[in-house]
Amino acid sequence: MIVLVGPMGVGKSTVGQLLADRLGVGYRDTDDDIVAGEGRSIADIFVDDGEPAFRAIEKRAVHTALGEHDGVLALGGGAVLDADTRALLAGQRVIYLSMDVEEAVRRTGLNTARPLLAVNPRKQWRELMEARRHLYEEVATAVVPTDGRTPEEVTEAALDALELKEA
Ligand SMILES: Nc1ncnc2c1ncn2[C@@H]1O[C@H](COP(=O)(O)OP(=O)(O)OP(=O)(O)O)[C@@H](O)[C@H]1O
Ligand SMILES: O=C(O)C1=C[C@@H](O)[C@@H](O)[C@H](O)C1
Ligand SMILES: [Mg+2]
Repeated sequence: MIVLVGPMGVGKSTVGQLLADRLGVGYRDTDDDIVAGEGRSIADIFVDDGEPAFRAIEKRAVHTALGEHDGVLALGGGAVLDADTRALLAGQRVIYLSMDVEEAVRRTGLNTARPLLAVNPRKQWRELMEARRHLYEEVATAVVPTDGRTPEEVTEAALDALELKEA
């Protein structure tokens, strides 16, 4: 299993799919699992039940996916906030896809499907990155910066970091 962590919009889905294709394995995303399992959007879960309830659902989704899947698995951007979820990642190959704040604002813009960025995205991003960077680094076995790189270049860098590339 290769697990991808990193903030919203950093390219976990895009790179995860490319990486899975390159390795000839399947791609899975716990955000998608949660939406399928709950039958409602992540934004709806946040609004209706609140973030703590979402994190509890997410923890179960990560546990299930780690047990069922063997391929590339992308986690939600905030999954690392939960100590139990972090503990589930011990012993896994975990790639942290990183980006700086300006790149984050460019990538995500004002996307209302991302409930944590609904107001003042640049300030939200700064705070989010400051609060989470050390948690991403804590669970990661490799850090792959994505700034100024295409998804294909990020995928190559991830394969290099995993030493999964021949030659
Ligand atoms: N290396 C890159 N350079 C520029 N744009 C990128 C790159 N990787 C992804 N993108 C674009 O950024 C946006 C977010 O990418 P993607 O959905 O893969 O991120 P994500 O980490 O899966 O986000 P989420 O947390 O919402 O699941 C998409 O529009 C995608 O095309
Ligand atoms: O960064 C976050 O806290 C989130 C990221 C998304 O992947 C979703 O899991 C949800 O929108 C929360
Ligand atoms: Mg995604």
